[in-house]
Amino acid sequence: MTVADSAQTPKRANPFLSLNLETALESLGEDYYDIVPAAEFPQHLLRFRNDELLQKLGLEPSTVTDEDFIEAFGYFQGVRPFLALRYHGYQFGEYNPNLGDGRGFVYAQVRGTDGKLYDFGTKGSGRTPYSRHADGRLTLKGGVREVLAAEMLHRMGVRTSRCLSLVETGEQLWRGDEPSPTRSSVMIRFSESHIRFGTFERLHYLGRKDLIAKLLDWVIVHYYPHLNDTMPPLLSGLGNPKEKYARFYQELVQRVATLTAQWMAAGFCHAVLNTDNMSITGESFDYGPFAFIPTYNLKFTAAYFDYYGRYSYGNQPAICRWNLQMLQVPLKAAINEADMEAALEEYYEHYNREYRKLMLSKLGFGEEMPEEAATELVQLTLQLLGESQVEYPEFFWQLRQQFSPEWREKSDCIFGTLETTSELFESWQQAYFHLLQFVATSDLEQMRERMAKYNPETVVLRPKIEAIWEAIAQEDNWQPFYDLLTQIKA
Ligand SMILES: Nc1ncnc2c1ncn2[C@@H]1O[C@H](COP(=O)(O)OP(=O)(O)OP(=O)(O)O)[C@@H](O)[C@H]1O
Ligand SMILES: [Mg+2]
Repeated sequence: MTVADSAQTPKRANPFLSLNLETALESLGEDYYDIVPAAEFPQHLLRFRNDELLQKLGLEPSTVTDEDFIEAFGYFQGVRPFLALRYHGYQFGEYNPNLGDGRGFVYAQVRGTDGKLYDFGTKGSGRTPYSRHADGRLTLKGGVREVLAAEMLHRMGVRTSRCLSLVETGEQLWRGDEPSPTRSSVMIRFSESHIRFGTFERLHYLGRKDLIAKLLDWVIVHYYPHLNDTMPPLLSGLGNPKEKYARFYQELVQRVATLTAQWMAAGFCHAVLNTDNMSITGESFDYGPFAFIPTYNLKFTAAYFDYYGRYSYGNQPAICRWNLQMLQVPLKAAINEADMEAALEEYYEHYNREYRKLMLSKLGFGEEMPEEAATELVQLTLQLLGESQVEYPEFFWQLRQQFSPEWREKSDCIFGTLETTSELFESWQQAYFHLLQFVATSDLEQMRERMAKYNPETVVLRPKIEAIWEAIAQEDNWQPFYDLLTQIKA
């Protein structure tokens, strides 16, 4: 193309700027957010783009250029106002009314090709009325870590937000927990919702029952629409509208119990389960000091500032239940307390069922196994993992690798390559052998497939993330990061 030709070619529209945007949050009104500007950055280097997510937006990746990403998610050209959401939250058990989006906003809302509403949320996009003394920025290392956590969890079947892009922004940041100055970035998070438990907590704190009821109706319309489909409309005079709200809380309890079971089976420690980090849709998000456990240890704690292990790996089910209990306080404005208590009573039953199912899947077994024998195998597996301290992800990856139909015939060849002196190992082999007797020969291949789904070869343990970061920090070498992202998908 000649220069003259190109001058005549009209500029191609940025696909992000011509997406069909929704205005669901805006329709709630300004009681729930502040309109904020984005920061201007000295540099814009696209470090990560998530092409898999583009397909969810109905965009063909080859038609979206890096410049399109940078224009929308680095320079923050946008179409709708940017909304910094207002929320409070219990942080390490203490109520904090000084929260809200302090370094992020909702850039836009879109409908995915699956018909669901999604938010593009930013992290590191500048100061807002909620930044307090802080800079409104995200470190590059923090961005890299969040990309990796989300992709890893997604690979392991966890209901999680994901990162759409990460742009390095050329500033120097000072942090107590990273050698400083350290590099800066801005991330776009693709998530189901930006509404947190803390969004309701703030409205209760302000004594605004009316706004709680309005938000609850809004949440049901957008994230629990089937409840409206099956319940009579509020104004119809039919049925009891309270029942719909009670069902909402019951479903939220189940979603959170399921999510917690997914974290536990994946060996994931979120590390900061404050109520401002709990999504109203039951989706996992906000990956700060997270870690995947190296070995099975319920006391494992990921955040250096979690002095009492409140958010330790093994405390996650209990703390998520506590968070659900705290949410009852604002929700009392619209939901019968006894109904919420009854729903919460079922939390552990739901959690245990989901966790057992997932652990059996990691061991290769389906749901139809006899209850007692299956429970025994899961228990023994956890004991063996705890006692032997073999690497948690490595145990399941090797099990997947070594698995052989022969195991159904001879118990002592089951996982014979496992290096352990644990006295439990023989009992574990017996329990595995026993359960295998309930699997038809024709279903053995399915066991392999199940293990392939849940037991990935690569799990991003901390040393791996640190090595990736060293290559970036020392040599600006991004190849190990991209290689790791490819390995995660395997
Ligand atoms: N560098 C910062 N500048 C301004 N505010 C910040 C900064 N870091 C954290 N905050 C604010 O502190 C609170 C708790 O932070 P937390 O780390 O849980 O959330 P976040 O990581 O900033 O955002 P998200 O929950 O969306 O992932 C939030 O209100 C957040 O906006
Ligand atoms: Mg947060």
